[in-house]
Amino acid sequence: MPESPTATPAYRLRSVCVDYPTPAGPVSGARDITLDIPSTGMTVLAGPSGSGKSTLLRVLGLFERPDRGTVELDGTDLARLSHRRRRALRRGRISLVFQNPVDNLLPQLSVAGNLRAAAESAGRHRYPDDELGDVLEDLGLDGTGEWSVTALSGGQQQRLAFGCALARRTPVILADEPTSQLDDTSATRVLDVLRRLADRDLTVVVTSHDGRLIDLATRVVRLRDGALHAVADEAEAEKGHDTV
Ligand SMILES: Nc1ncnc2c1ncn2[C@@H]1O[C@H](COP(=O)(O)OP(=O)(O)OP(=O)(O)O)[C@@H](O)[C@H]1O
Repeated sequence: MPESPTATPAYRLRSVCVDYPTPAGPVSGARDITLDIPSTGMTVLAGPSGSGKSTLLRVLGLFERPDRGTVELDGTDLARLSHRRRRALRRGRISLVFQNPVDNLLPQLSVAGNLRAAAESAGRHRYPDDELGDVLEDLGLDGTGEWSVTALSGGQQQRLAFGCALARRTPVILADEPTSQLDDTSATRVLDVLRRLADRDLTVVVTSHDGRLIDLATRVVRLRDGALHAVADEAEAEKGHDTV
């Protein structure tokens, strides 16, 4: 369910700028971004190549510190945190799914082993078998628990990557172009998983060019040249209105 505009956002970004040093001078990855990300539903960061989607996702994932501006996660100003506190916050609150399915998994472990390792990586030392079974069933991967992840198709691996995010039980799931390396059928099944995630009490933020994924969004954030171009919530998007 999309939340009311008055609900507390998960992320609050104010005048965020990221500059990349290059031999030819600084290149702007994010220009003066002021944006709230709702605590539930799915926010899609959309825009052409080089518009700053990955930069913004890295800021949200605490992998990139803005050069200027502030970012709050659940009311905590991230600039005030020590390196250790940032790492602990990332570990306990954020799961990240990369574009390339194999980058999300440990190839030496089985499907179940990957889910258990993911749970452990977020500090969950007990991951009950029935929960593991439920996650596999939810992902359409039941019966594959003992398989090597290398025996899964790219689409199955990507669904498992979202399963690992669920096993970590973090309130925030970030995904970078999760369907871009998949064929149509596999992408459709990943979209089904994302649709169900977006209905849970989770903050889901995804970068994508995929129109089908953008159609699932409760908030679409459009970027151009590192700057915010438009923000549309589900209700406005259906009416064709954009609001910044
Ligand atoms: N490490 C870096 N060093 C220098 N410039 C960078 C670096 N990372 C990104 N940029 C520049 O920052 C801008 C935004 O890049 P970013 O990767 O965030 O865009 P994007 O929308 O995710 O692109 P794509 O869809 O191609 O992945 C671009 O001009 C890019 O060239």
